[in-house]
Amino acid sequence: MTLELIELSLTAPGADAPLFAALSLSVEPGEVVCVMGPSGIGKSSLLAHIGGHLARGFRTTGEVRLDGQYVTALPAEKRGIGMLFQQAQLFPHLSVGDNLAFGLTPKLRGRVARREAVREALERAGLAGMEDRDPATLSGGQRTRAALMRTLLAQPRAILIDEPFAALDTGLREEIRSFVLDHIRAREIPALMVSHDEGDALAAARTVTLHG
Ligand SMILES: Nc1ncnc2c1ncn2[C@@H]1O[C@H](COP(=O)(O)OP(=O)(O)OP(=O)(O)O)[C@@H](O)[C@H]1O
Repeated sequence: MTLELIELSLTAPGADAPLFAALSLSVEPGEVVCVMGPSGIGKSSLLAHIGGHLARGFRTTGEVRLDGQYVTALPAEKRGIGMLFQQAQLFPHLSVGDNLAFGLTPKLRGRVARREAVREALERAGLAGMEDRDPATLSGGQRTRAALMRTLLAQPRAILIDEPFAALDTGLREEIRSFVLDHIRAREIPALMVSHDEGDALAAARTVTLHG
């Protein structure tokens, strides 16, 4: 899969001018591109637009394509784009296993096969046997890994990452970042990662900086 942005621009509700100069970018399979730029320039809004969650009232120009298919007109659930956010939200009322099962692609059929997919994902994330745990009992790093697995189980065509490591302390941040980026590369998924962190930028294949 290749994620392409073509002459993309966003204008916030009530504003006259676009937030950033029109952006054209091609993200190759397994490539992680870091998106940087000053606070308020529109990084989170850019990800929301690509994912199909942009707040009402924004005006947009340009196109988002996945392997040549225009996705801008599709509703979020039809785009096949996975999101990974800073607070790595797991549903608090579901067990860790049910959280992952929630992400599973409907293409995978059968209760046994689905349970096995969750078991294997937890094992790969170093969370073997934690199916029945309450998410509140996991550490920050464990939650990020579980959230990534939930995102991957949906077999997304692209992944959007918004400062998911910012809340982790330095040592853990590097370990979790490698874990997340290695998985994205191994599965050849194109990814955009918004960050203010130099370490994130260095770990990415390249960086684009939004400017006005
Ligand atoms: N729902 C909304 N309604 C109106 N304006 C909004 C809305 N969401 C964002 N904005 C405006 O759009 C601009 C871009 O916000 P955004 O959060 O995308 O920036 P950012 O680059 O991600 O900033 P930061 O680095 O601080 O997270 C800001 O000026 C913000 O006030």
